[in-house]
Amino acid sequence: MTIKRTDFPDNFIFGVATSSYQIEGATNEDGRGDSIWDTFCREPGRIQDGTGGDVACDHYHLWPQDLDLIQSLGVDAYRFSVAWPRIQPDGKGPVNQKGLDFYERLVDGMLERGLQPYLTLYHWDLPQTLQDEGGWVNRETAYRFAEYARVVAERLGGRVRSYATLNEPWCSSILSYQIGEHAPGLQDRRAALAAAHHLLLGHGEAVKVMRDIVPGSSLGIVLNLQPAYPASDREEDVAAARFADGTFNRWFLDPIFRGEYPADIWDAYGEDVPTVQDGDFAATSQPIDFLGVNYYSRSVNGATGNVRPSESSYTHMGWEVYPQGLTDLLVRINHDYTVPPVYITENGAAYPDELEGGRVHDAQRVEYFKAHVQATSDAVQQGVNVAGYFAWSLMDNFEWAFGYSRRFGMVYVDYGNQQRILKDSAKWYQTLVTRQDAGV
Ligand SMILES: N=[N+]=NCCCCNC(=O)[C@@H]1[C@H]2[C@H](O)[C@@H](O)[C@H](O)[C@@H](CO)[C@@H]12
Repeated sequence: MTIKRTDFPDNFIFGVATSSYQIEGATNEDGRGDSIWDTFCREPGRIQDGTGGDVACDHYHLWPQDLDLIQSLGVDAYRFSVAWPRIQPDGKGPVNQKGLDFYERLVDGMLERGLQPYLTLYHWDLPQTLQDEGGWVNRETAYRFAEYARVVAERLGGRVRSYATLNEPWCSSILSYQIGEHAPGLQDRRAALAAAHHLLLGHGEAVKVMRDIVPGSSLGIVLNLQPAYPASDREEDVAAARFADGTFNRWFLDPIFRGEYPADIWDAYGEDVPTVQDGDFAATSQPIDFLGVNYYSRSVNGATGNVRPSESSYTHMGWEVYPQGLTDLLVRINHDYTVPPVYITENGAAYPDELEGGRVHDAQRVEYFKAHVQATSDAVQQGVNVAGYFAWSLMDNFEWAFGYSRRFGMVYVDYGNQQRILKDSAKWYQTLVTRQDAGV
C-alpha cells in the first residue's frame, strides 16, 4: 500500500499545527499578561523537568524563519493559536495593541507565503486574572471569552478565514480541574463539569459574536476524541467502554451536535452535574462549519481499568499506536451525529529522538504518520467528509506537564541554540504533500 496525496480529494488540506504557549516564549514581552500555565509552571513538581514556556521555541522572535520552514514543507495550511494574555493581559477590558500587532504580522507572513491560516482562539493559556476569579468554573469567563473573540475577529477577520474557538475542552476542564495534571491543577469533579459547561457556553457565545464580524468565515471547535473499545465482550467490559466513551467523547459531542448532555453520563455524575441555564444548549449547539478532531490513540476498557494490548507498540507518551481507531472514530461520529466537514486538527507521536550527525532518523514517527494518513484516507473512502489533516506538531515544543522531555515535532528543536533540523518524518511529509508519491 502506498499512501499518496492523490488518494485524497484535490481540495483536501494538509497542514502542520502548533499552539501559542508551547512555542512562543517571550512570556513577559510586549505587554503579555500571565496565563494559568505561567503560574502552573512556577509551582514545584507540576512540570516533569521543572521547565516552563518562558522561552520555548522562541517563536515570538523566530516566527519569520519558522514560517519559511513551514512553507518549505509544501503544506497548504498552518494551524496556530492566539495567546489571550497577549490580546487582553487581564483577560478583559483593555486591549494590548502590541499583542494584536504580533498576530497581524504573523498572519500576513502566512498569507505572503501562500499558507492558509487556521486560527485557534483558545489553546489553554487562560489569563491568570480570570483564574483568580474562578477561571472556567465561573460562568462569567464564557462571556469574557466571547469578548476576546470579538477583538481578534475584528482585527484579523479580513485575512483569517478559519477560526476554532476552543482546543480540546476535555483537557481544559477534566484534565485541568478534575484529574489535575494540567493548569490550574485542581481535583474537583463538580468544578471540572462546571468548567466544561462554561467552556462550551463560551464556544457558543463566541460563535454567535463572530458570525456577524467575519461572515463567510469557517467557525468550528476542536475536540480530542478517543474511541473506547471493550477489553472483552463481557458485559462489565462493554459497560466500562461505554462509560469511557461517554465521559471522553459524548459529554462534548452531544451538547454541540444534539443540544443536550448524554443521559447515562448525566445520571452517573449525580450531584456533580453543572448548572444549565435556559438558552445554554441553544448556544452550545448552534451550527458550526467544521469539527476539528485531535486523534492520538484509543482506549481499551475493562471493568477493573484500562488494558494495554501487548501486541501493540506505544509512543513515548505511553499511548498505543492504533491507526484503525482513527478510521473507526471518524466513521462513528459520521454515523451517530450530523457533523459538518471534519478536519484532523492534530495527529502525531512523541518518540525519544536522537540527533545523529545533524540528522534525526525518526522511523517510528514516519510509520505513525503513514499509517494515520492512510487511516484518514480509509475514512474518506467510507464516505466521511474529511477536509484536512494537520500533523502535530511542526516542531518539538513545550509538552505541558512533560516539559521538553517529549518530542512531538517533525522538526527537531535544539533548545541550546534554537536550531531547527528537519527529521526524516518532515521529509516524508514533504514528499507526500508535494505529490512526490511517497511510498510506504
Ligand atoms: N490523562 N490523560 N490524557 C489522555 C488524553 C490527553 C490528550 N492530550 C492531547 O490530546 C494533547 C493535545 C494538545 O492539543 C497539544 O497541545 C498536545 O501537545 C498534544 C500532545 O499531548 C495533544
